[in-house]
Amino acid sequence: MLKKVAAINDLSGVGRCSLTVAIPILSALKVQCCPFPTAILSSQTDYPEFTFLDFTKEMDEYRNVWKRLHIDVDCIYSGFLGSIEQIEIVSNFIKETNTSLVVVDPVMGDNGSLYSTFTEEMCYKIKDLVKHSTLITPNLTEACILTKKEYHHNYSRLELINIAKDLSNLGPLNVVITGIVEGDNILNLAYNKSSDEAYFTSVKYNNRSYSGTGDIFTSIICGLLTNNYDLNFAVETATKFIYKTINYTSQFNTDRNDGVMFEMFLGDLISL
Ligand SMILES: Nc1ncnc2c1ncn2[C@@H]1O[C@H](COP(=O)(O)OP(=O)(O)O)[C@@H](O)[C@H]1O
Ligand SMILES: Cc1ncc(COP(=O)(O)O)c(C=O)c1O
Repeated sequence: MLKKVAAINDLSGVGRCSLTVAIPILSALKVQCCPFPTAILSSQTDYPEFTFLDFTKEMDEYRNVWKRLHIDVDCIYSGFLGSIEQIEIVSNFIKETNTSLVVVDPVMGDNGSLYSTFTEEMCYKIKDLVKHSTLITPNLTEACILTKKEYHHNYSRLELINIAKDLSNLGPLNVVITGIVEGDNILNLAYNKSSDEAYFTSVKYNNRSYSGTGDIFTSIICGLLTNNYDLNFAVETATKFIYKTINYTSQFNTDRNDGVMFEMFLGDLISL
């Protein structure tokens, strides 16, 4: 039997992010992705134009039907959440589900600031989700917001490990901080609270940012952990996969909003 992941995120028609990447990546990693949409968009929100259908009103009933159908999931994976109400629905889903893996990508901001849709109250509520998770994957901005640290890229590796420890003290057993720039490289830091082990991955950084790389990253980690792979292997695999897709995509003159051509490399994940 394949394991099931409830993937709570928006569905954007174009932009290769959120559910549009989570579904194929989890499938390639041989877990069943059960999408739990939060909103439906024509195009992700960085495009000059997009439609936005908020799914909040449907979410409680969607969950109730799963309960009546006795759908048991092996992992809950949540990404971008657009309102206090959505955060509360996801918190309740986590609290009433008996699953050993809860992956929360605390999507709140980037490049040192909160996204414009994000309020202080939402940050506070996100902490409740983090508290009940087993793994979080904040970028450095989100890691600093959650630990009330100043955002900059001059933290030493030891200081970064201490930030990861502070995050694990908020609740999760595993913390992965993404998008840390160190000289010409981009790092990810994986920290496991029970072993007190920290692990860095590092690849060359070409200074380019594409839509959805954080979603691809967390989807790979989520799929691998659901199938009982080790955290460090999962972070290494996700780092190398994105590096490869970015190098491939950068050869073409594409819009960053279109995301990366991960479809070309899904075979790497299928063969794991
Ligand atoms: N230009 C790049 N070169 C290599 N890896 C990258 C690049 N951009 C992103 N990544 C990889 O994708 C991961 C997630 O990207 P990041 O921008 O931190 O996500 P988010 O969208 O959550 O802010 C990074 O930690 C890194 O491993
Ligand atoms: C609705 C929406 N817009 C935009 C994005 C792209 O965000 P970024 O460019 O920071 O990856 C995402 C990513 O999940 C999204 O869900």
